[in-house]
Amino acid sequence: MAFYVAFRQIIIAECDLIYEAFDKAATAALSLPINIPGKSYYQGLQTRKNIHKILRQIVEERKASRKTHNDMFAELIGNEKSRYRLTEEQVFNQIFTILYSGYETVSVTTMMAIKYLHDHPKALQELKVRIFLILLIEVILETSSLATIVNGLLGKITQDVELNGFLIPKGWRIYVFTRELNYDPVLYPEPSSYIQSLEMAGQVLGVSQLLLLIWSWRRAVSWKGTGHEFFIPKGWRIYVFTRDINYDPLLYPKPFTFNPWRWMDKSLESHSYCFLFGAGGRLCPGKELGMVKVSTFLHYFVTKYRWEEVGEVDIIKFPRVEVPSGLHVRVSKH
Ligand code: HEM
Repeated sequence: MAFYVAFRQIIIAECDLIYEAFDKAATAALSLPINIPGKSYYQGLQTRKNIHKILRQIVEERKASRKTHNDMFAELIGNEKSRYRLTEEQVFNQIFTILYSGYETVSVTTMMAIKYLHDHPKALQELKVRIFLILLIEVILETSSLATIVNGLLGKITQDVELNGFLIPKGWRIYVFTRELNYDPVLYPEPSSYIQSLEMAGQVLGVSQLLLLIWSWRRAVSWKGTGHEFFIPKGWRIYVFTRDINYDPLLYPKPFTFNPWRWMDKSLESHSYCFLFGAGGRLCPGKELGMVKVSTFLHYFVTKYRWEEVGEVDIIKFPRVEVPSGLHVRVSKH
């Protein structure tokens, strides 16, 4: 459903052509970049090529038919006079980005909200009786935080940054991991410490040193930290694990308890540590649209139906939130 809603804003007529191909690419997006046949990353790149092929075919068919299309794709492809004209490759990449960003975030948030509301009848009851839109937004924010729908943010270091004794060199691409690595109390006895998280990164980077042997023709840079020195090859993309932002009990008391009421404190959403929709210049441009989509579905679903879960629900949260065998619910009308 989320895919069709997202897709119809972009390419109205040819929705079905692309759906199946796209789903495979979304799965590959968070895989290890091992580009050999059989691996998810490889399959993802192949799928991307296929999608580009389909988009090219759509362009040809549209040109041949001379029919006007009132959608984003037509706007991007057809705007020949604009000085911001993009190449075909850039247009396809834009389409892919918007679809990818706006599809899984919305569908997984919706699914997890249904799950949490099912497990917390008090919140569900209040959602039905209270001024609807207000608690809905809070349910969505709490769901995004508790399930950590987007678990980190990509960035590029524009100047050398020193963080608690660690130097992150200019030019590095980093992934700021905004959720917990896992719940292991041995790794994270005091979850709100930056230093522990960075030392954790040090352990991961230690493993990278071994891999460095394979990649050693590239120039290495040095990672200096308190008591650590690691060599990282130029051009590597790395994860920097910062602290467990969403699950830090100092920032969000009882972080593992579904508590949409905490978001009634409106200042929480604008705190510098709230990364649910990213931050700064790269803040999610689809935030409001995403909220509207999830709220519209939840509004109708909660007011018109009741539901109960069927069977076991096995939720995986790393590297992405998913329920491999599906969240099965039996739905009946109120
Ligand atoms: C509940 C729904 C959503 C959530 C939780 C969400 C979350 C996020 C987050 C955390 C980022 C920042 C990623 C980073 O910095 O690496 C982001 C970026 C982005 N989002 Fe969303 N998003 C949602 C819905 C949408 C929708 C509906 C669209 C578009 C139709 C969208 C389009 C984008 C785009 C294009 C970016 C990249 C912005 C940039 O890098 O400049 N998102 N989103």
